[in-house]
Amino acid sequence: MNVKDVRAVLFDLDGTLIDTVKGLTQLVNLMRKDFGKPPLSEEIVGRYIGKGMLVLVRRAMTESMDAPLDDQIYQLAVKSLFLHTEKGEYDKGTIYPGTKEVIQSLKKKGLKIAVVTNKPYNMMLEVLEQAGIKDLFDVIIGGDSASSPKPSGAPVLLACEKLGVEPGQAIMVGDSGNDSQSAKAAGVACLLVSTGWSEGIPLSEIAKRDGAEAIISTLSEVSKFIG
Ligand SMILES: O=C(O)COP(=O)(O)O
Repeated sequence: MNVKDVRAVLFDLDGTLIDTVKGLTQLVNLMRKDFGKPPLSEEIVGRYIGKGMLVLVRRAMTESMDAPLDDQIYQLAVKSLFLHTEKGEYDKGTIYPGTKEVIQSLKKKGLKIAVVTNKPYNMMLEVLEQAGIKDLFDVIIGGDSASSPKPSGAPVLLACEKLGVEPGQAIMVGDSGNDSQSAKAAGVACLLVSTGWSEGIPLSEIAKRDGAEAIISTLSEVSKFIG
């Protein structure tokens, strides 16, 4: 990749900009309580994060990555999770150290900045606002903003279109295979950061599979890859 040509950086949210596992675990456990189920640990819920809230509901109810769930129970569980979310009964997350500074320094270099998350749009706004970074982004794409969420290429392509850059001029930064697969499908380069969760799959495996540029341990390293 010719990093000198990068004009936009697209960031994933959960596990990349903000540590949100505490709040998501709280919501999952409030939902499970409504069904008389015992709480799950943050470690378990962390593995279930990545494909958006609807998949999180199914995984948390079945305690499995891909087991099916009876449709009637699924509908009730979705209702329960969204009710607790609307009531704001969750911790809004902790911004990773250096996140704001990295974004500000990229902006100073003239780069456009976007969030491309699988979190529902409204929930994402609350989380970004609480972290004090909402106004730093030129474009904000939620899990319900494009025709389909990550790992489809649609949200990454939509971000590029809204930013007015070609996919070859953008780089995605994320913590899971959903980010790298979405970037790859859209023709966008990708960096993987190891602060988050990757559905229990080692990042090295994901990076190899999707041809990611590199695995970085903190967001501060992003600048090294931009000319
Ligand atoms: O809500 C999720 O499951 C993941 O959200 P993310 O795309 O910001 O990682």
